This record gives sequence, structure tokens and C-alpha cells, in this order.
Amino acid sequence: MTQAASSHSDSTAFVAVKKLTKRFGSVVAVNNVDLTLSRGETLAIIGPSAAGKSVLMKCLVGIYGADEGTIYLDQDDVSDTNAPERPKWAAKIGMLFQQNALFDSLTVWENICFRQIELGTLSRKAAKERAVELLGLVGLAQESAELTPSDLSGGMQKRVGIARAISTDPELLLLDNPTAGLDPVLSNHIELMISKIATQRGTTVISITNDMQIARTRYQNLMMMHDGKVYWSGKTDDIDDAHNAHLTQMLDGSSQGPITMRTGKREDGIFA
Ligand SMILES: Nc1ncnc2c1ncn2[C@@H]1O[C@H](COP(=O)(O)OP(=O)(O)OP(=O)(O)O)[C@@H](O)[C@H]1O
Repeated sequence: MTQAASSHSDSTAFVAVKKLTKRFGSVVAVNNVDLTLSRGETLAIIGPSAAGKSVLMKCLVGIYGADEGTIYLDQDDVSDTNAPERPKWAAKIGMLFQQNALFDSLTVWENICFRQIELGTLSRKAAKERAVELLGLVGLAQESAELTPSDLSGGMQKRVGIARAISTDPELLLLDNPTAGLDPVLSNHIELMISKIATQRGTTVISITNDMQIARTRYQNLMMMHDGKVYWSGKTDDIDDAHNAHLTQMLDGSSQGPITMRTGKREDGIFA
């Protein structure tokens, strides 16, 4: 994935982020971040609060443009929000937002196929059929289709959000904390479902999580962010006990600032 771990050159990369920086006033939310992923690869992004994880994801989906650096998706330059290639990518990216971003005034099925209804790419009848099919895929009963988000539990809302994110059969799936606030059993269930979707459809998945165990077991690659920077990135298979202990400490805040990982991959000059 990232330069340290990928065996692919940038010309074959599906996601290629180079020296990306995004500021809000004096806050450097994303600071000189590099990220390279091949098509069909999965990546977990972990890091403490305000690390820049969500802002990075919002740059990828096109909500924010790059202040510096570039974002290429399948070799299309989408660094700016108004890049000519951006509209094409709107349909090729599915995203689950941190708070699900479901519309309370719409039914579950209308939420799931919101985009298709708005753009008129599906009739309402076809959209409902598609939504019901997706409900089955995320493990919800078809009777849920006529409910509204406020009728659903947090876990069910997450599933509806994921169903909406995959409703266009996206090439790139971005998930901002798909298991936040859920109990471990449900978290595991949802992550298993995401792995299956990615494998069956060949989808490239980038997911933010606060759970090291899930990151290590369900994703091929891991990137740790802190203060807008990448502090570690590599294959999850390469994470040994020492990495795991240090990364977990950074994640839960019990380690302050830069740490030395003798066995770690050098990234951003932090690890020796
Ligand atoms: N729209 C915005 N305007 C101003 N500052 C912002 C905006 N969005 C994010 N930030 C700031 O950018 C920094 C990174 O925020 P981000 O949401 O990416 O963090 P995060 O790693 O996703 O954290 P969390 O896990 O708590 O969601 C934070 O300092 C945040 O306050």
C-alpha cells in the first residue's frame, strides 16, 4: 500500500495520494500524507481523535480539495473538488459517514437508493427492489425497508449506511468508523460482512477504525495517523508484538508523541 509496503508503481496504483496537505486556518488537519493502494486492496486507518483520519477520507471522496499535494484515483487527477474527473468518481465511490448521515424524513429504502432516485437512474419501483436486495446483503429483514432511521437501533442504522454506500456497486468504498459505538459481537459481524463484500466484488476498501484487533484481522494494510501525519504504515501481516503494543498505546493515548520502534518501518522519519 504505502510507499514502504507496496510493490506496485504509482502507474498501476488505484489510489495514489502524494504529499497531501489540508488546512483549516492554522490547523494542519492532513500533513504531507502519502498513500498508495492497488485495486481490490483493503486498508484500515487508525489513530487518536483529531488525527486527520476523517479529513483525509473527505479529501478522497471530494468534499475537500487538496491545499498541497495530489490525489489520483485510477490515474485521474481528482486533487481539486472541481476537477473535471470528479463527477465521474461520485458514482464510483461509496461512503459511510461517521454519523451515518441518514435522512430522517425518508424511509430506509429511500435512504439506501437516495442517489439513484435523485439522479433518476432507477425508477422508484426498481430502487425499492434494489434496496430490499441490499438489506438482505447487510443482514436486515426486508420489512425494515418501510421504517425510518429513527425506528432503528444504532447497529441497524450502520447497516443501512453501509447498504447505501455499496448501493452503486462502488469501485472504492470509504467507511468512517463502521463499527463505532457497537458491541464487539456486532462489530465483528459488520466487519466480516465488509470483508465478504470486498472479496466478492473486488472493491477497494478504506476504513477508519479504533479497534486494532479488527484492523489486524480484517484488513490487508494499516496506516496509523497522529496530528495529521502518517506515523506508521505497512502490511498488517508485518505487525509483530512490538508494533502492536506501540500502535495500541498511541491509539489509546497512553503513549505521548513520537515513539521508537526498532522493528518498525521508517515512515515520516519517526521510527528508527
Ligand atoms: N470543517 C472543519 N473546519 C475546521 N477544522 C476542522 C474541520 N474538519 C476537521 N477539522 C479539524 O481537523 C483536525 C482533524 O479532524 P478529523 O475529523 O480528520 O479527525 P479524526 O482523526 O477523524 O478524529 P475523530 O476520530 O475524533 O473523528 C481536527 O483538529 C479537527 O478539529
